[in-house]
Amino acid sequence: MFIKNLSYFNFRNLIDGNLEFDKKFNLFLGKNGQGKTSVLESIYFTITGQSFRTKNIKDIIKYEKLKLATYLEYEDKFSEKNIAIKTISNKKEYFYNKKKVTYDEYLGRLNVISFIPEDINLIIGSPMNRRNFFDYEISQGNTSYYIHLKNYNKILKIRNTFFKNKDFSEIFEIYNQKFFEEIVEIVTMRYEYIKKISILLNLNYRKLFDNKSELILTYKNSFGDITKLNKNQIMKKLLEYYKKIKDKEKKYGYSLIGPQKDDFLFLLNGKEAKSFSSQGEKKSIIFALKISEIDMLIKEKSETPIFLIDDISSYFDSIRKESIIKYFENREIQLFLSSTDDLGINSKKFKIFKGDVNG
Ligand SMILES: Nc1ncnc2c1ncn2[C@@H]1O[C@H](COP(=O)(O)OP(=O)(O)OP(=O)(O)O)[C@@H](O)[C@H]1O
Repeated sequence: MFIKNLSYFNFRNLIDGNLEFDKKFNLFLGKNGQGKTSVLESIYFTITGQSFRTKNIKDIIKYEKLKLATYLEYEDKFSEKNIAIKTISNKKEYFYNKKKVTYDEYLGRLNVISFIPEDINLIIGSPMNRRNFFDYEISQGNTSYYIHLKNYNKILKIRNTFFKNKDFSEIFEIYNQKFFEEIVEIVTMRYEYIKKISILLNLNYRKLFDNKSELILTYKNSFGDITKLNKNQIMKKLLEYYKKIKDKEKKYGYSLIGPQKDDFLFLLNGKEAKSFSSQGEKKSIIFALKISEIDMLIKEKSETPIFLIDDISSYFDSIRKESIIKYFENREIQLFLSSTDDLGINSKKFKIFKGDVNG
């Protein structure tokens, strides 16, 4: 899968225009603040409907403007297609092959993985960073996960309202049942995903950075270890745990159980990366994670995702940059890089965009 071109209107500091891309290597070169990240962000936004920098849609609309639009043409293994997003009064409208669609119909048509400096928060940040990240990544390859998560979040909200109103009638029990069912679905899918990606992560980390280390990603759910349990056994364990916290939930007035309480841990050679790994190791862990996401998506969807690397120079020295580019030469993945420095001899392989994005 690859992007042929992208048009944008009122996107951050970019001058409205259209960019034609190379099927494989694209490099945005320029000084700080020129708009390199904004181009990567506009690609990411058009594919996902989200920004990798902000939750607030207003931030990405050009200063003093009220709406923005982006349009992207791509080719998958079957044919040429296009997707577009328009914003109207801070609400997004999604289009697939020029027909208006819902967000659920839009998501996952084209897949993208990004690697940006802020990704370090996946290790050093709060559990919410990791949950949001894995929720999004699992959803990209598995629509059923996305639907269960959406249902769960609705039920969680309603359940918390019951707590607030101290209403523990029969209807609460009906919601409770649905609540537990959704938890079992979500934790099972999270567990399966983490089990698979942890193997790839270790392989990729060794291949790319250090073949003597062992990197493990583990899933810590809110009610205990579910390794090797089937759905019925997970439900049993969940209900046992619920019995213990039932009164506490009523006392505190909100849900103390469920996927919103989970976390994911990176263990490098048996030690938690958050507290023990160096900055360089943390960056390498995240990079290996992103490569593993690509491998997972290819397995699940048999299509290659687009890969974006923002500010590659701030992450890696020239030797690592060299080995990363070599790695991508042997893979059929369209790559978009931004950098303040020339990539030396490797620059020749890239279609270079230099200052042509913001004049
Ligand atoms: N909504 C917006 N409208 C117009 N300009 C914006 C908007 N948001 C940010 N900017 C401007 O865009 C510039 C940032 O662009 P961007 O982050 O893409 O630069 P960059 O080339 O990636 O820089 P760096 O190398 O420092 O990361 C800043 O000068 C900022 O003031």
